[in-house]
Amino acid sequence: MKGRLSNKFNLVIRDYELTPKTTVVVGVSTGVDSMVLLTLLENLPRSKRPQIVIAHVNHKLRKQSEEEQAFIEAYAKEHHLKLEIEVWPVAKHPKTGIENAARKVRYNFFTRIAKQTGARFLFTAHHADDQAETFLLKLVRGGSLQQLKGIGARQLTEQTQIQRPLLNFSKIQIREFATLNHVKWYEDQTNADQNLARNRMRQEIVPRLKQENPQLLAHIQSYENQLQILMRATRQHAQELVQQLIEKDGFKTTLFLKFSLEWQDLVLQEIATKKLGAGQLTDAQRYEILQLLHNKQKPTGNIQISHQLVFMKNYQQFGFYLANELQKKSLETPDSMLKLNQWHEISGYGKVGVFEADELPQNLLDTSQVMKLSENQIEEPFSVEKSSPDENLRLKAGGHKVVRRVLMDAKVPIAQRESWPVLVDANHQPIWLLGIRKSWLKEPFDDQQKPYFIIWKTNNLEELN
Ligand SMILES: Nc1ncnc2c1ncn2[C@@H]1O[C@H](COP(=O)(O)OP(=O)(O)OP(=O)(O)O)[C@@H](O)[C@H]1O
Repeated sequence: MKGRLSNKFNLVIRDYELTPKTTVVVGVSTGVDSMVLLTLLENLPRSKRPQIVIAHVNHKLRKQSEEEQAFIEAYAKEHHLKLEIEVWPVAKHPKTGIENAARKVRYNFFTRIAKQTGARFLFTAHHADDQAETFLLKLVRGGSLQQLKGIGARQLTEQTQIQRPLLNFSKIQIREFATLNHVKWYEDQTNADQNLARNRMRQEIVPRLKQENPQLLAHIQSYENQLQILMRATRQHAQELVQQLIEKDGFKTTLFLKFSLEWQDLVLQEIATKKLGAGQLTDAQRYEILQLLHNKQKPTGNIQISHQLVFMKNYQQFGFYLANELQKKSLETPDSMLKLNQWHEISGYGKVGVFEADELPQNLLDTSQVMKLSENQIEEPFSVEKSSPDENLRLKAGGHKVVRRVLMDAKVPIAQRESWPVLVDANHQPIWLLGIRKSWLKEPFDDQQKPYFIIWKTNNLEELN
């Protein structure tokens, strides 16, 4: 093979560790790019030359389609290569969005053939100019950074591994190689007919930018690579954080709120993408959801995402739910969860309430005991749990005392020691072994912050001292 492209290609392809036993599917449109890719693969040194399966789609989009099909049939025969053809009948063409539909047909077909033939790779002939056009088109169109990502040199799907070994070569290099080596091809007119914006980018804008800096393609490719790495790393970390949040069929609110605002945003996007598919959550919806999650005054709330999907915050959990899942969930509010400014009965023991300063109940009898806290010390919502006798209660100056001991010292009858109620906050931080012993909290009381009053009224005061 003449020209430098061949040597460089052999270097690129080295990483794939091809052997005569490897099967690869090559998407061949009969345009210059894919014919050059095919020629390069056919001319690899014998020990590295794979079994090639040509996959061609006759899109039936123009008259030339039939000629192209006939051309590739003749080529495959002459070169003793396996060929698979998919015809996309005109009757199945949609009225709009034909380009996207054609792409779907192509990749479904490629994937099917790769599976059927046991191929390790699927090769397409995207090149550096394709990359630059795609990147610039997306940049101009606007959208998320995720979408700005251009064409990956390597793309793993569930079924196959797509490789684009020409991505670092320019159209000029590819054409030069084709001319030098007498490669035959059909001029692709699809883009000229179908995609005006891409065409303008190809014929007017990219050439102008290349005049500004001849290194344009290399620079865009470099941005693209850097972006891909960054996005992959960010996504990996966001997925790890999501794993930490999973709890039954929802996600832990309190832990989520401990992440930095930036990670909260990315984690929310990750959760939404899993449930809804990429790009389904608008910026406004994301903002609204984050506000609800941050709003301590609203321990529960719903946000309609689409007509069948709802975002729900339910005390310590949140998630995206379908209407039928939601009905079930709304019945699940734990009994032990306290509603602010309301009494909560603990049968056989007494009642407890967490009150804000201007909601304090009138006529508090002498039997009530009060613990005053500031907002920085605790995290809503509060619940009442059964204490475990072996649990430690934090005391002043870093000390601890086991609950059993605290209850014994307070002369709590043995029958009640197994499950004396303890008030905990959203982080399961024990706050008060109710009426018996207050826990020493990590944060000091701060009178600049909003105060909370926990009021406990016992049923059996005489028995406790
Ligand atoms: N009709 C076809 N049959 C087989 N392979 C094709 C066909 N059209 C395109 N391909 C493959 O896809 C590559 C990219 O083609 P093209 O640039 O026309 O598509 P695109 O729409 O810009 O890209 P993509 O389909 O990846 O979004 C080609 O180099 C070729 O490998």
